[in-house]
Amino acid sequence: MSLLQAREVAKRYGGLAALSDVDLSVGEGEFVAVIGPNGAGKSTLLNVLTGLVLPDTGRVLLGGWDMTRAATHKRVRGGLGRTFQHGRPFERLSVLENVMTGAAIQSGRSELELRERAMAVLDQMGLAADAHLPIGSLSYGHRRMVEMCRALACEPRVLLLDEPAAGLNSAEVDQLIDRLTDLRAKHRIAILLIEHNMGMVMRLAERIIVLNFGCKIAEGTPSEIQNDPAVLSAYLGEGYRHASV
Ligand SMILES: Nc1ncnc2c1ncn2[C@@H]1O[C@H](COP(=O)(O)OP(=O)(O)OP(=O)(O)O)[C@@H](O)[C@H]1O
Repeated sequence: MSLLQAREVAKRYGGLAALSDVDLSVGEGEFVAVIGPNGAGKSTLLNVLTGLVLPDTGRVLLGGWDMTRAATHKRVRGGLGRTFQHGRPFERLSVLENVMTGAAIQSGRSELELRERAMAVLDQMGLAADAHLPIGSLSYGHRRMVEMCRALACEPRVLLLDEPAAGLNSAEVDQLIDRLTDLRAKHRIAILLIEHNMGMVMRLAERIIVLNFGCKIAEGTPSEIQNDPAVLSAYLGEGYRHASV
């Protein structure tokens, strides 16, 4: 059954169709990636799902709840977590305090409970040793992992990741892949990933949706996508098929 759904979502900016009747579905525990060239509409789709952008037409649903016009914080409380391409942590707070702000979105918790929840997430993501460091002292790659912890502390049913590998070196990307693999093995959390790092997408995604000029041009398993002529021509390039076999 579908947990997160977009149905015929369309969004225009003046004469530009950023999204044209796009359908998307993420099942319980499923790992889905959205790929496509710059300007294809990936971030717009994510913003429609999280409520930062309202669609002109179409609907978005979470577990059957029509949240198309719902405020972002209600979606988060309903189980939608996200990270941002350019996340902005609270610079004056420690790593732990930053993650606690995520846990605080679910109301009615004491400070002790927030702290315990945040520590559990940091531990799970291998960052417990950094808990009391000021966030400003961390490397860029570490900061991005903390942002993911903050999203996880909201206890999402679906986690939306906006280009989590951008700016990471290859060792950090490998570490990120390991952490996400581990996270799913232990918690079966559903993940929707937007990413340009094709190595990461092909290793993690069970299903891939390809956007181009706001339209869905393909959907399938990683091997189907890597051999789809429309995807090779619009995004991956003919060389990709040969490089990846
Ligand atoms: N607020 C806005 N006002 C006007 N045009 C916008 C706005 N937001 C996005 N667009 C346009 O909509 C189209 C889709 O943009 P979007 O950011 O969703 O693409 P993307 O696939 O996420 O690209 P990238 O991979 O570069 O992040 C682009 O042509 C973009 O310039």
